[in-house]
Amino acid sequence: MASFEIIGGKRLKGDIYPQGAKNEALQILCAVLLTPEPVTIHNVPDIIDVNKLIELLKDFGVKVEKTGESTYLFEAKNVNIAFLETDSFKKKAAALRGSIMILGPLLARFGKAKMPKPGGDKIGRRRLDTHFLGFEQLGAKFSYDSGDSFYQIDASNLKGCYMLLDEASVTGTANVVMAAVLAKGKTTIYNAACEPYLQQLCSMLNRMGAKISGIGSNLLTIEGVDSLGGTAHTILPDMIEIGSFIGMAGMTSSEVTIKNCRIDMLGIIPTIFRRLGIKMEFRGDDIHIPSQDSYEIETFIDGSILTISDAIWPGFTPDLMSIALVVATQAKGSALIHQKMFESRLFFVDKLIDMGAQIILCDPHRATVIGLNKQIPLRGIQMTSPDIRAGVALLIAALSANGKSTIHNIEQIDRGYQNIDTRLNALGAEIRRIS
Ligand SMILES: CC(=O)N[C@H]1[C@@H](OP(=O)(O)OP(=O)(O)OC[C@H]2O[C@@H](n3ccc(=O)[nH]c3=O)[C@H](O)[C@@H]2O)O[C@H](CO)[C@@H](O)[C@@H]1O
Ligand SMILES: C=C(OP(=O)(O)O)C(=O)O
Repeated sequence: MASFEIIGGKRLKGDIYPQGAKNEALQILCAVLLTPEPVTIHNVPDIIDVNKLIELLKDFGVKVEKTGESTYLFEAKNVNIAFLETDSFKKKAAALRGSIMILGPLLARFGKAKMPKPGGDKIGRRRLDTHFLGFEQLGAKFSYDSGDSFYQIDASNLKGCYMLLDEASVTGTANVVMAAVLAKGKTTIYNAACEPYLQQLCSMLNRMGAKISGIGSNLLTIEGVDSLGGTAHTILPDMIEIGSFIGMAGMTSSEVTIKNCRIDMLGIIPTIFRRLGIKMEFRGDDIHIPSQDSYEIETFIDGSILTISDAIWPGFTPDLMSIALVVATQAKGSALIHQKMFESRLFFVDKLIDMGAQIILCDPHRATVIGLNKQIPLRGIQMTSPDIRAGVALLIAALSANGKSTIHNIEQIDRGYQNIDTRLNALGAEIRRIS
């Protein structure tokens, strides 16, 4: 288990480039299974989850060639579907959440697929009903073997239909869309998730020959086609990383410019950090955050305490709630952080409380933060990262804290943030990786 040792209290300065988006990459990589033709993907982040998925594709016989620093060429001409039956598949597919999205493409192209219970963060119950209910409506047969925790789906012929998704699940929508593009006839998906990741996936599929309309809305219409061809695709900058850097700059009183952000795709993210008091300036497609000795949380118009809650897109992404919470700890004012979508994502606040933050955990979903207005700095402690975003929130807290902090289990951070220590050290941070 590797750790970070952080000497906090330093102001950072300089430019930082966001990596390609983890959660988009996971969808896009799965989509290469939909065609025997070559697919080029640019801006692929070099992170544990993505690298594990690339390995899994190779295991299925997909030809993978790294043709540039962050560019890969994939060719799923000879897919070895028998790999599904191996112990190696069970082990590797269970190691990350994103692998679940190979189901839709395998079902569409080869008529069957299976999946062990997928990995990912332990942040509360993470059900998969949307995926399988969607496949069933397209005509697939679903079975679950509780003995070895395998989900199995089979279909010789998928048929388009109207469906109202059980919930607007991000990976669930991606899976059903990827199954429906090669189904016979028209599929209408209502209550579809519409995150930028999905917009990107649908646009890519259309370039491959799919016929998807309604992209960016919660009503997608898909006219099935017989086959898809190759394409090239560029992954967006990671909006969660961008939000994390905005929060980090505010919390550490640093002057940071986040380069090439695709601000048009960030939705409400900048607005939420502005409401927490962080000043920022859009300079073309860069976000410049000036050094701020203090920042003040807005109240609602009626004077009541600001509530920040997550919601499906275009609401505030749950993946930035831990960052918003940590930012609030050093603000002037108070905020209620209401994590609606996950059940166990707020428990990491114990560590922040140990560092000196004033937080009342009201229940598993809500925490009230009383900001310290940078009058009392957090103090460095030893802690363990419970999940990817809490891990980065703790890293930000440690960067702002007095003294030395140690964060254990940083594999959780590495699965989603590329060389985060090196990139932040280039801005003046002092983070040492201990393996
Ligand atoms: C690999 C990947 O892409 N992971 C992301 C994906 O996970 P994933 O696709 O697994 O998450 P889902 O969108 O399925 O659901 C997330 C949580 O929200 C709940 N829910 C969802 C929709 C809804 O209308 N109501 C509701 O309560 C679900 O029950 C679940 O607890 O989307 C999540 C939600 O943005 C992100 O946190 C994850 O980082
Ligand atoms: C929860 C996340 O990832 P995963 O779905 O892979 O667990 C995340 O990216 O914040």
